[in-house]
Amino acid sequence: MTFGCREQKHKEYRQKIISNYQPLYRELYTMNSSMFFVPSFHKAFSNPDKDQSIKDIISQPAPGVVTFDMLQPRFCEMLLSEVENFEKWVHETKFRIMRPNTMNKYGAVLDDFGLEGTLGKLMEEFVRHISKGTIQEQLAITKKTQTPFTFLTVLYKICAVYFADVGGFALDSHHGFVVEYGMDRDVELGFHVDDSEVTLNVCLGKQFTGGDLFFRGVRCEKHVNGPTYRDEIFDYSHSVGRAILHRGRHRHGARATTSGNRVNLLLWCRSSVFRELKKYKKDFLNFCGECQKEKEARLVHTMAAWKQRFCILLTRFIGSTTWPSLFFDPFEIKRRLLFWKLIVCLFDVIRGYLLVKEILLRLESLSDHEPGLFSPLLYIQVS
Ligand SMILES: O=C(O)CCC(=O)C(=O)O
Ligand SMILES: [Fe+2]
Repeated sequence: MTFGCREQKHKEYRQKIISNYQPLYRELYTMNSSMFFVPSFHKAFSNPDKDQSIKDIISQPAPGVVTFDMLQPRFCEMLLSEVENFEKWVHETKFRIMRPNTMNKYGAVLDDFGLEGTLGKLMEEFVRHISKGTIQEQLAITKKTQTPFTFLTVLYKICAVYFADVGGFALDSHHGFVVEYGMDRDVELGFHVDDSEVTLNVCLGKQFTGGDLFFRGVRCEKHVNGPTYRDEIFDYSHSVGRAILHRGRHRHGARATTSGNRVNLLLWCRSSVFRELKKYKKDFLNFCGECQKEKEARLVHTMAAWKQRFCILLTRFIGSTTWPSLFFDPFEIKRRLLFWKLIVCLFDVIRGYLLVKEILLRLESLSDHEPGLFSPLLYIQVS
Protein backbone atom coordinates (compact mmCIF):
# COMPACT_ATOMS: atom_id res chain seq x y z
CA MET A 1 0.00 0.00 0.00
CA THR A 2 1.41 3.43 -0.93
CA PHE A 3 1.83 6.19 1.65
CA GLY A 4 -0.95 8.30 0.09
CA CYS A 5 -3.34 5.35 0.11
CA ARG A 6 -2.56 4.58 3.76
CA GLU A 7 -3.10 8.22 4.66
CA GLN A 8 -6.47 8.25 2.92
CA LYS A 9 -7.52 5.05 4.75
CA HIS A 10 -6.50 6.58 8.08
CA LYS A 11 -8.50 9.74 7.33
CA GLU A 12 -11.58 7.62 6.62
CA TYR A 13 -11.00 5.59 9.82
CA ARG A 14 -10.83 8.81 11.87
CA GLN A 15 -13.87 10.28 10.17
CA LYS A 16 -15.88 7.16 10.96
CA ILE A 17 -15.06 7.43 14.66
CA ILE A 18 -15.67 11.18 14.90
CA SER A 19 -19.07 11.01 13.21
CA ASN A 20 -20.28 8.19 15.51
CA TYR A 21 -18.66 8.81 18.90
CA GLN A 22 -20.48 11.15 21.32
CA PRO A 23 -17.93 13.01 23.51
CA LEU A 24 -18.52 13.17 27.24
CA TYR A 25 -16.91 16.59 27.83
CA ARG A 26 -17.20 18.95 24.86
CA GLU A 27 -14.99 21.50 26.65
CA LEU A 28 -11.95 19.25 26.17
CA TYR A 29 -12.19 19.67 22.43
CA THR A 30 -11.10 23.32 22.32
CA MET A 31 -7.98 24.68 23.96
CA ASN A 32 -8.71 26.51 27.21
CA SER A 33 -5.46 27.41 28.88
CA SER A 34 -6.86 28.52 32.26
CA MET A 35 -9.01 25.41 32.57
CA PHE A 36 -6.38 22.89 31.40
CA PHE A 37 -3.24 24.18 33.10
CA VAL A 38 -2.18 24.84 36.69
CA PRO A 39 -1.91 28.59 37.49
CA SER A 40 1.94 28.65 37.46
CA PHE A 41 2.04 27.22 33.92
CA HIS A 42 -0.83 29.38 32.66
CA LYS A 43 0.76 32.53 34.16
CA ALA A 44 4.20 31.77 32.74
CA PHE A 45 2.76 31.62 29.24
CA SER A 46 0.64 34.77 29.67
CA ASN A 47 3.68 36.79 30.77
CA PRO A 48 5.06 39.29 28.17
CA ASP A 49 8.58 38.10 29.08
CA LYS A 50 7.60 34.50 28.36
CA ASP A 51 11.14 33.17 27.85
CA GLN A 52 12.16 34.08 31.38
CA SER A 53 8.92 33.13 33.12
CA ILE A 54 8.94 29.72 31.40
CA LYS A 55 12.53 29.14 32.52
CA ASP A 56 11.42 29.94 36.08
CA ILE A 57 8.84 27.14 36.24
CA ILE A 58 11.05 24.47 34.64
CA SER A 59 13.46 22.11 36.40
CA GLN A 60 16.18 20.15 34.69
CA PRO A 61 16.82 17.05 36.83
CA ALA A 62 19.21 15.53 34.24
CA PRO A 63 20.81 16.71 30.99
CA GLY A 64 18.18 16.75 28.26
CA VAL A 65 15.23 16.17 30.58
CA VAL A 66 12.97 18.98 31.77
CA THR A 67 10.00 18.73 34.11
CA PHE A 68 7.29 21.14 35.21
CA ASP A 69 3.82 21.17 36.76
CA MET A 70 1.35 21.36 33.94
CA LEU A 71 -2.17 19.91 34.14
CA GLN A 72 -4.98 20.75 36.58
CA PRO A 73 -6.21 17.72 38.63
CA ARG A 74 -9.76 18.37 37.37
CA PHE A 75 -8.57 18.36 33.75
CA CYS A 76 -6.75 15.04 34.33
CA GLU A 77 -9.93 13.51 35.76
CA MET A 78 -12.01 14.77 32.84
CA LEU A 79 -9.58 13.43 30.26
CA LEU A 80 -9.46 10.05 32.04
CA SER A 81 -13.27 9.87 32.00
CA GLU A 82 -13.34 10.89 28.32
CA VAL A 83 -10.91 8.05 27.48
CA GLU A 84 -12.98 5.58 29.52
CA ASN A 85 -16.12 6.77 27.73
CA PHE A 86 -14.42 6.26 24.37
CA GLU A 87 -13.27 2.77 25.34
CA LYS A 88 -16.80 1.92 26.50
CA TRP A 89 -18.10 3.03 23.09
CA VAL A 90 -15.43 0.93 21.35
CA HIS A 91 -16.44 -2.09 23.43
CA GLU A 92 -20.17 -1.63 22.84
CA THR A 93 -19.91 -1.01 19.10
CA LYS A 94 -17.13 -3.61 18.66
CA PHE A 95 -15.22 -0.98 16.67
CA ARG A 96 -11.71 -2.17 15.89
CA ILE A 97 -9.40 0.64 16.99
CA MET A 98 -5.71 1.12 16.34
CA ARG A 99 -3.49 1.17 19.43
CA PRO A 100 -1.04 4.08 19.88
CA ASN A 101 1.97 2.07 18.64
CA THR A 102 3.41 -1.41 18.32
CA MET A 103 4.59 -1.43 21.94
CA ASN A 104 1.14 -1.02 23.55
CA LYS A 105 -1.74 -3.50 23.72
CA TYR A 106 -3.85 -0.92 25.60
CA GLY A 107 -4.29 2.83 25.36
CA ALA A 108 -5.98 5.03 22.77
CA VAL A 109 -5.00 7.57 20.13
CA LEU A 110 -6.57 10.85 21.24
CA ASP A 111 -6.19 12.40 17.78
CA ASP A 112 -8.42 9.66 16.38
CA PHE A 113 -11.53 10.61 18.37
CA GLY A 114 -11.48 14.39 17.93
CA LEU A 115 -8.71 15.74 20.14
CA GLU A 116 -6.30 16.43 17.28
CA GLY A 117 -7.04 20.17 17.27
CA THR A 118 -6.59 20.60 21.03
CA LEU A 119 -3.33 18.63 21.02
CA GLY A 120 -2.09 20.51 17.94
CA LYS A 121 -2.58 23.78 19.84
CA LEU A 122 -0.85 22.28 22.88
CA MET A 123 2.18 21.55 20.72
CA GLU A 124 2.20 24.82 18.76
CA GLU A 125 1.56 27.23 21.61
CA PHE A 126 3.25 25.47 24.52
CA VAL A 127 5.58 22.56 23.74
CA ARG A 128 7.21 24.34 20.79
CA HIS A 129 7.85 27.40 22.91
CA ILE A 130 9.57 25.38 25.62
CA SER A 131 11.54 23.33 23.08
CA LYS A 132 12.72 26.11 20.80
CA GLY A 133 15.83 27.31 22.70
CA THR A 134 17.33 30.77 22.27
CA ILE A 135 17.89 32.23 18.81
CA GLN A 136 21.62 31.44 19.17
CA GLU A 137 20.89 27.79 19.92
CA GLN A 138 18.66 27.63 16.88
CA LEU A 139 21.39 29.08 14.72
CA ALA A 140 24.05 26.90 16.31
CA ILE A 141 22.48 23.70 15.03
CA THR A 142 23.67 24.55 11.56
CA LYS A 143 27.20 25.51 12.53
CA LYS A 144 30.04 23.09 13.03
CA THR A 145 30.74 24.25 16.57
CA GLN A 146 31.43 21.01 18.37
CA THR A 147 34.62 20.80 20.31
CA PRO A 148 37.25 18.22 21.26
CA PHE A 149 37.06 19.12 24.95
CA THR A 150 34.71 17.10 27.10
CA PHE A 151 33.71 19.82 29.57
CA LEU A 152 32.70 22.07 26.68
CA THR A 153 30.53 19.30 25.32
CA VAL A 154 28.81 19.15 28.70
CA LEU A 155 28.32 22.93 28.58
CA TYR A 156 26.90 22.59 25.07
CA LYS A 157 24.43 19.97 26.25
CA ILE A 158 23.16 22.29 28.97
CA CYS A 159 22.76 25.10 26.41
CA ALA A 160 20.84 22.83 24.08
CA VAL A 161 18.53 21.52 26.81
CA TYR A 162 15.57 23.17 25.13
CA PHE A 163 15.96 20.87 22.15
CA ALA A 164 16.94 23.37 19.45
CA ASP A 165 19.40 20.71 18.24
CA VAL A 166 16.55 18.41 17.20
CA GLY A 167 14.46 21.16 15.59
CA GLY A 168 12.48 21.99 18.75
CA PHE A 169 11.64 25.40 17.24
CA ALA A 170 10.12 23.84 14.12
CA LEU A 171 7.78 21.17 15.54
CA ASP A 172 4.95 20.90 13.04
CA SER A 173 3.08 17.62 13.58
CA HIS A 174 2.23 15.31 16.45
CA HIS A 175 0.92 11.93 17.56
CA GLY A 176 -1.16 12.23 20.73
CA PHE A 177 -2.26 9.24 22.79
CA VAL A 178 -2.71 7.75 26.26
CA VAL A 179 -0.90 4.69 27.61
CA GLU A 180 -2.48 2.52 30.30
CA TYR A 181 -0.65 0.33 32.79
CA GLY A 182 -1.73 -2.01 35.59
CA MET A 183 -2.17 -5.71 36.35
CA ASP A 184 -5.08 -5.86 33.86
CA ARG A 185 -3.32 -3.61 31.29
CA ASP A 186 0.23 -3.27 29.94
CA VAL A 187 2.55 -3.77 32.92
CA GLU A 188 5.72 -2.08 31.70
CA LEU A 189 7.30 -0.63 28.58
CA GLY A 190 10.60 -1.90 27.15
CA PHE A 191 13.70 0.15 26.39
CA HIS A 192 13.06 2.23 23.25
CA VAL A 193 13.28 5.55 21.44
CA ASP A 194 10.18 7.45 20.30
CA ASP A 195 9.25 8.34 16.73
CA SER A 196 9.43 12.01 17.69
CA GLU A 197 11.86 14.90 17.96
CA VAL A 198 10.49 15.97 21.35
CA THR A 199 8.18 13.93 23.61
CA LEU A 200 5.81 15.39 26.19
CA ASN A 201 4.68 12.89 28.82
CA VAL A 202 2.19 13.85 31.56
CA CYS A 203 0.79 11.55 34.21
CA LEU A 204 -3.01 11.75 34.39
CA GLY A 205 -3.46 9.35 37.32
CA LYS A 206 -4.87 7.33 38.88
CA GLN A 207 -3.53 5.68 42.06
CA PHE A 208 -0.46 3.51 41.43
CA THR A 209 2.94 2.36 42.65
CA GLY A 210 6.00 1.73 40.47
CA GLY A 211 6.00 2.79 36.82
CA ASP A 212 9.21 4.86 36.99
CA LEU A 213 10.77 6.00 33.73
CA PHE A 214 14.43 5.16 33.15
CA PHE A 215 16.64 7.13 30.76
CA ARG A 216 19.92 5.97 29.21
CA GLY A 217 21.38 8.68 26.95
CA VAL A 218 20.46 10.22 23.59
CA ARG A 219 21.46 8.24 20.48
CA CYS A 220 21.15 8.52 16.70
CA GLU A 221 20.01 5.53 14.58
CA LYS A 222 23.58 4.28 14.18
CA HIS A 223 24.36 4.24 17.91
CA VAL A 224 20.98 3.31 19.35
CA ASN A 225 22.20 -0.06 20.61
CA GLY A 226 25.50 1.24 21.97
CA PRO A 227 26.62 1.29 25.60
CA THR A 228 25.35 3.61 28.33
CA TYR A 229 27.76 5.82 30.30
CA ARG A 230 27.34 6.34 34.02
CA ASP A 231 26.44 10.03 33.70
CA GLU A 232 23.56 9.13 31.36
CA ILE A 233 21.66 7.02 33.90
CA PHE A 234 18.56 8.81 35.15
CA ASP A 235 15.34 7.54 36.75
CA TYR A 236 12.14 9.56 37.09
CA SER A 237 9.01 8.98 39.19
CA HIS A 238 5.72 10.21 37.74
CA SER A 239 3.36 12.41 39.71
CA VAL A 240 -0.13 13.40 38.61
CA GLY A 241 -0.26 16.56 36.47
CA ARG A 242 3.53 16.90 36.22
CA ALA A 243 5.04 16.88 32.74
CA ILE A 244 8.35 15.55 31.56
CA LEU A 245 9.82 16.67 28.23
CA HIS A 246 12.70 14.88 26.49
CA ARG A 247 14.15 14.24 23.04
CA GLY A 248 12.49 11.35 21.22
CA ARG A 249 15.95 9.86 20.66
CA HIS A 250 16.59 9.80 24.41
CA ARG A 251 16.61 6.06 25.12
CA HIS A 252 14.08 5.20 27.81
CA GLY A 253 11.55 2.71 29.14
CA ALA A 254 8.93 2.39 31.89
CA ARG A 255 9.33 0.00 34.82
CA ALA A 256 6.48 -2.24 35.94
CA THR A 257 3.48 -0.60 37.54
CA THR A 258 3.34 -2.77 40.66
CA SER A 259 -0.15 -1.84 41.90
CA GLY A 260 -3.13 0.24 40.78
CA ASN A 261 -3.48 1.84 37.38
CA ARG A 262 -1.34 4.43 35.67
CA VAL A 263 -2.53 6.43 32.67
CA ASN A 264 -0.23 8.90 30.91
CA LEU A 265 -0.81 11.44 28.16
CA LEU A 266 1.90 11.26 25.46
CA LEU A 267 2.50 13.82 22.75
CA TRP A 268 5.16 12.81 20.23
CA CYS A 269 6.10 16.09 18.53
CA ARG A 270 7.78 15.96 15.12
CA SER A 271 9.57 18.39 12.84
CA SER A 272 9.48 17.81 9.08
CA VAL A 273 12.22 20.43 8.63
CA PHE A 274 14.55 18.63 11.03
CA ARG A 275 13.86 15.26 9.40
CA GLU A 276 14.66 16.70 5.97
CA LEU A 277 17.85 18.36 7.22
CA LYS A 278 19.02 15.18 8.92
CA LYS A 279 19.03 13.33 5.59
CA TYR A 280 21.86 15.58 4.38
CA LYS A 281 23.91 15.55 7.55
CA LYS A 282 26.57 12.94 6.94
CA ASP A 283 28.99 13.56 9.83
CA PHE A 284 28.47 13.42 13.60
CA LEU A 285 25.07 14.39 14.96
CA ASN A 286 25.09 17.06 17.66
CA PHE A 287 22.46 15.45 19.85
CA CYS A 288 23.93 11.93 19.95
CA GLY A 289 26.18 11.22 22.95
CA GLU A 290 28.13 8.53 21.09
CA CYS A 291 28.68 10.72 17.99
CA GLN A 292 30.10 13.39 20.29
CA LYS A 293 32.48 10.91 21.90
CA GLU A 294 33.67 9.71 18.48
CA LYS A 295 34.12 13.28 17.33
CA GLU A 296 36.17 14.20 20.40
CA ALA A 297 38.37 11.11 20.00
CA ARG A 298 38.98 11.87 16.34
CA LEU A 299 39.91 15.49 16.99
CA VAL A 300 42.26 14.62 19.85
CA HIS A 301 43.88 11.97 17.66
CA THR A 302 44.28 14.38 14.73
CA MET A 303 45.83 17.00 16.96
CA ALA A 304 48.32 14.50 18.43
CA ALA A 305 49.24 13.32 14.93
CA TRP A 306 49.88 16.88 13.75
CA LYS A 307 52.05 17.58 16.76
CA GLN A 308 54.09 14.44 16.16
CA ARG A 309 54.49 15.12 12.45
CA PHE A 310 55.60 18.68 13.08
CA CYS A 311 58.16 17.58 15.67
CA ILE A 312 59.65 15.00 13.29
CA LEU A 313 59.95 17.55 10.51
CA LEU A 314 61.62 20.03 12.83
CA THR A 315 64.07 17.44 14.14
CA ARG A 316 65.07 16.55 10.61
CA PHE A 317 65.46 20.15 9.59
CA ILE A 318 67.52 21.30 12.57
CA GLY A 319 69.47 18.04 12.89
CA SER A 320 70.60 17.97 9.29
CA THR A 321 72.06 21.48 9.26
CA THR A 322 73.65 22.09 12.65
CA TRP A 323 73.99 18.73 14.38
CA PRO A 324 77.87 18.56 14.40
CA SER A 325 78.19 21.84 16.29
CA LEU A 326 76.36 20.26 19.23
CA PHE A 327 79.49 18.29 20.17
CA PHE A 328 81.68 21.37 20.27
CA ASP A 329 79.46 23.98 21.87
CA PRO A 330 78.01 23.07 25.35
CA PHE A 331 75.74 26.16 25.30
CA GLU A 332 74.13 24.84 22.14
CA ILE A 333 72.49 22.01 24.11
CA LYS A 334 70.73 24.44 26.48
CA ARG A 335 69.63 26.58 23.59
CA ARG A 336 68.16 23.61 21.79
CA LEU A 337 66.31 22.41 24.87
CA LEU A 338 64.87 25.87 25.29
CA PHE A 339 63.87 25.87 21.65
CA TRP A 340 61.98 22.57 22.06
CA LYS A 341 60.21 23.83 25.15
CA LEU A 342 59.13 26.91 23.21
CA ILE A 343 57.71 24.74 20.42
CA VAL A 344 55.72 22.65 22.88
CA CYS A 345 54.46 25.85 24.57
CA LEU A 346 53.38 27.22 21.20
CA PHE A 347 51.19 24.16 20.66
CA ASP A 348 49.64 24.58 24.09
CA VAL A 349 48.99 28.27 23.45
CA ILE A 350 47.21 27.46 20.18
CA ARG A 351 45.15 24.79 21.90
CA GLY A 352 44.35 27.19 24.76
CA TYR A 353 43.33 29.89 22.30
CA LEU A 354 40.93 27.51 20.54
CA LEU A 355 39.50 26.47 23.90
CA VAL A 356 38.89 30.06 25.06
CA LYS A 357 37.34 30.93 21.70
CA GLU A 358 34.98 28.00 22.04
CA ILE A 359 34.00 28.96 25.61
CA LEU A 360 33.30 32.56 24.55
CA LEU A 361 31.18 31.29 21.69
CA ARG A 362 29.13 29.14 24.04
CA LEU A 363 28.76 31.90 26.64
CA GLU A 364 27.67 34.28 23.92
CA SER A 365 25.00 31.81 22.86
CA LEU A 366 23.78 31.63 26.49
CA SER A 367 23.21 35.37 26.79
CA ASP A 368 19.86 36.86 25.88
CA HIS A 369 19.47 38.21 22.40
CA GLU A 370 16.80 40.18 20.63
CA PRO A 371 14.90 37.43 18.78
CA GLY A 372 13.02 37.82 15.55
CA LEU A 373 15.62 39.78 13.57
CA PHE A 374 15.66 37.09 10.96
CA SER A 375 14.06 33.71 10.62
CA PRO A 376 16.07 30.70 11.82
CA LEU A 377 14.73 28.64 8.93
CA LEU A 378 16.10 31.19 6.50
CA TYR A 379 19.47 30.82 8.16
CA ILE A 380 19.36 27.07 7.74
CA GLN A 381 18.72 27.45 4.03
CA VAL A 382 21.60 29.88 3.67
CA SER A 383 24.09 27.68 5.45
O1 LIG B 1 4.87 5.00 30.36
C1 LIG B 1 5.44 6.05 30.21
O2 LIG B 1 5.38 6.96 31.00
C2 LIG B 1 6.27 6.22 28.98
C3 LIG B 1 5.58 5.94 27.73
C4 LIG B 1 6.48 6.08 26.56
O3 LIG B 1 7.65 6.23 26.66
C5 LIG B 1 5.92 6.03 25.20
O4 LIG B 1 4.75 5.71 25.04
O5 LIG B 1 6.66 6.32 24.26
FE1 LIG C 1 8.60 6.53 24.80
